[in-house]
Amino acid sequence: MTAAAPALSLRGLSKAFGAVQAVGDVSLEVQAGETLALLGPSGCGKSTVLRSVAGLERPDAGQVLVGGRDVTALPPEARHLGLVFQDYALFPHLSVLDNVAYGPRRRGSSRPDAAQQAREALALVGLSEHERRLPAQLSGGQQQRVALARALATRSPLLLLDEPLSNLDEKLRSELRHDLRGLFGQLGAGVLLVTHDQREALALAHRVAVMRAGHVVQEGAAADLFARPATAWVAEFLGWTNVFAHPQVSGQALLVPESAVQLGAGGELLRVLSRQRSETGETVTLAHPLGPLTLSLSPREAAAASGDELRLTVPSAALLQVPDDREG
Ligand SMILES: Nc1ncnc2c1ncn2[C@@H]1O[C@H](COP(=O)(O)OP(=O)(O)OP(=O)(O)O)[C@@H](O)[C@H]1O
Repeated sequence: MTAAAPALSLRGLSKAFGAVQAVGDVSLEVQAGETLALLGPSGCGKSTVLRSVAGLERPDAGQVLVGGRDVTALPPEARHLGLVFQDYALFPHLSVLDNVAYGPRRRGSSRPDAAQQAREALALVGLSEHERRLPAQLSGGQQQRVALARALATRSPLLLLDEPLSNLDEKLRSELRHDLRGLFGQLGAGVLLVTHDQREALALAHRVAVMRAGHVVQEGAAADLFARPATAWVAEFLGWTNVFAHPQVSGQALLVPESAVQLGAGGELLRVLSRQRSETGETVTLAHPLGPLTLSLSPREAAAASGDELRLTVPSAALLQVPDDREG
């Protein structure tokens, strides 16, 4: 591996299945030590990108470079990648240690060396004390950590994770999200993470690439992307509730950042369309000139704003104008 080479470079990757263009001309880079989340709705081509990097799909066009090495023509086993897929099939009859040591053994490490590499990987995921157990004697979250240790034991410059938390319940997911973030910070490897879960991407990744229908439609530092979606479709996909067709400019949309809305005195008097209690207070929808405007109110704000009408100001300077690409 060349010192300055990115952990992964994808150049012009394309892949069709019959008439379906699953991936069209995708180019991405993941630097060493960086986590990039590939985020998008079901069917947008995320897994096809990941599987092409892993060598499990053969792209129609484009190049895959891992640590500066062109692996496009290599079979999966020659790419030396760390993979964690949704169904993290562990060998049920092998101990945790042997499951993790299996990869290094297969690549020719001696038994003691493979065990050593496996122990280091298990220490990273916090499972050292369970190395003698069988997978069935672990919780779902612990099994997923074994799968992760197995990927780490490859010592690959690139880890590929496909929805690694999707089979876990919410509590475990949030625990592991936290653990993984710390873990990724300690690794020198690049991490490519595929997810359809916005929170997961925001929590785990330095950078996020949003995919739609086979293309990357926006890429950027995770927090920037969530704060400044480039289009109306991206905004809605990232969970923005107040996305309106521009009243004057056709083909454009206006995004209302909820943090910019000022409640109370001096504002415009708006009719309340609906109110609903939420975990954190209340969600109200108001008849705003742009369209139905939905806000989350804290219990204190909700108490101060009871009744059928509410005063608020949406400073026009805070509105974001973006192309409206929600159709098609
Ligand atoms: N082996 C295949 N044969 C035919 N079509 C496929 C195949 N694999 C994927 N596709 C199609 O390619 C498109 C992209 O699929 P892909 O699995 O990459 O999407 P995804 O974003 O990972 O979706 P999900 O989040 O549901 O896994 C979809 O339309 C899918 O139906």
